[in-house]
Amino acid sequence: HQDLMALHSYNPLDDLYNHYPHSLRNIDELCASIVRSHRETSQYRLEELQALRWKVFSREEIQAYQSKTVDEMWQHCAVRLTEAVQYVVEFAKHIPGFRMLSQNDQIALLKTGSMEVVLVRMCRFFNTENNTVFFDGKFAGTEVFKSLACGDLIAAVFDFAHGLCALKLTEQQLALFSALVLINPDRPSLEDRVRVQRVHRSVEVGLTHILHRDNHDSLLHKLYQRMAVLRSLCSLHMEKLRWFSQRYPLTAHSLFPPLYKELFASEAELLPGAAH
Ligand SMILES: CNS(=O)(=O)c1ccc(CNC(=O)c2cnc(OC)c3c2cnn3-c2ccc(F)cc2)cc1
Repeated sequence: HQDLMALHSYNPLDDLYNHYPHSLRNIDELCASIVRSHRETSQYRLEELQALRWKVFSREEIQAYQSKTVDEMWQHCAVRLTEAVQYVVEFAKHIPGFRMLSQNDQIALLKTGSMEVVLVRMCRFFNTENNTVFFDGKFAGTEVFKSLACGDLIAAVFDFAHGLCALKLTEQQLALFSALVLINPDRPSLEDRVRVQRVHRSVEVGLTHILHRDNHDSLLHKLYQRMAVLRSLCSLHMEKLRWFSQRYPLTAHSLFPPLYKELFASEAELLPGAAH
């Protein structure tokens, strides 16, 4: 009974106050810095994406995408994905506590988490009314990605974006959820798991605080369920990348952006001299 009481009396805010006595005296400051960083590292404002919502590709433009070869389309998407990941790396750097982690732990979190945050952010630029996603300046349906020969991955990506859109997250909720997804203490090969746990918990307190303030406590549980789907999506992406690199080794090894290889190619495939 004593232990239960201890558990009940545990207030994650204590943890936050104990470990960040000076810089983050209140949770609002933590939330504000994460939301600011999210805004500053999104290439488009919500209003801009809303205004472009009905700008879809013409039949000719769709034809042009579909007549690209598999490796041309993969290369094109790898560039887009790497661009999106670079903004996520910037986002991570401004999460209080992330920079305090060791270089290796920062890279370990980004290696597995950056793709997940790209997918989470997709709900900002997904139109659930016509199942299109903002890509290359217009809104594209799954048929635009046909020449990737990854129909199941793209369908799963669209399904995930659709499902997350349905939760109607605010920018603030999306910012905190993105930080929570990134700062995951269960990632493999972390040196200082306890420290990652501490930062994770402070972000969790922030998200809980925001959801409580928005009178939307039930959302936290749903968001945790979504995180499980994210992991399967990322392993599907890795599986497709392995298939692609075997079939088009030259493209994968010499034409993909270095950051893409750094983050997504498994150690084995990384060229010996790959920049670290
Ligand atoms: C997030 N910031 S933002 O301002 O809202 C913003 C919004 C949109 C865009 C431009 N669209 C994209 O970058 C984009 C669109 N659709 C994709 O997939 C359907 C993308 C994109 C980037 N990677 N992937 C991708 C993800 C997973 C995967 F397995 C394969 C590709 C840029 C920036």
